[in-house]
Amino acid sequence: MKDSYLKWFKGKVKRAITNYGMIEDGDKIAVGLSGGKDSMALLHVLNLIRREVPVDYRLHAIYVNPGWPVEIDVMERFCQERDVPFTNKITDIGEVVFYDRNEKNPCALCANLRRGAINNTARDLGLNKLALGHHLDDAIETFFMSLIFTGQFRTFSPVTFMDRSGITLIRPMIYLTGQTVETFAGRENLPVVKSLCPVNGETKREEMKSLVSGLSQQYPELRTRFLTAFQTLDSKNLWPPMVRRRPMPDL
Ligand SMILES: Nc1ncnc2c1ncn2[C@@H]1O[C@H](COP(=O)(O)OP(=O)(O)OP(=O)(O)O)[C@@H](O)[C@H]1O
Repeated sequence: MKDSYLKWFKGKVKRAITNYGMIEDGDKIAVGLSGGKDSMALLHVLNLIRREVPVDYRLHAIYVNPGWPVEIDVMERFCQERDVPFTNKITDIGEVVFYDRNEKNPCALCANLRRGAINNTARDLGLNKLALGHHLDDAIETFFMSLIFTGQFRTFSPVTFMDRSGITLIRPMIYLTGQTVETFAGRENLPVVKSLCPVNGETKREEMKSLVSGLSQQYPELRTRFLTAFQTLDSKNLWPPMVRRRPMPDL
């Protein structure tokens, strides 16, 4: 029973990797490890798959340490047990976000600084790809955030090449829901490190999480429908660009 879930889960990750050409022979992949269930599950599954596919790739876990206390030893041991090198990148992001700038909306700045730090660290380590633990729920929540707060139809892509760092960002768990990742982490007994972020659980993203979970109680196929929509989006089904921005003088 355990094995069939594991096989199913690995199958979804392999399919996303194949469908979007995420991993190639010789890739050196940084895995963004936050200590949370999603990134722990990601590192675990990428390590298991590594032994089963004819593609030769290496993994290197990176934790961007915002400067607050965290159970580093748990993450370190987790990587050691899998023979995956681990880098604890200590930064002053926490101080910059919460004290220097005293941001009202600290999450966006924190995410930006973290992104920069992880990219630079990966590049300095000679790695060419960066895997993040985003899943389907994250993509749907991002879609709603963009729609509700900025009036755009957009979400992140399974694969993105970043010009500045020359690193390709990949999201191998994109076909899986948050619930299935959580179940996987539980079944595989993966340790989880508590986040000590001061705004944990009080963000706009949390609002979007409740929105998606409320909607999917009413419409149980919502997440699958979103996945289909992301994969088959046709701009012809939306409004065409305006022919003229200003009315003609006689209109
Ligand atoms: N401090 C960090 N250091 C390295 N990678 C990180 C860090 N924070 C987040 N990430 C990466 O970015 C992904 C998305 O980050 P987010 O903050 O949305 O976390 P999350 O969805 O709660 O995931 P997790 O359960 O892994 O914490 C994570 O899955 C992880 O791969």
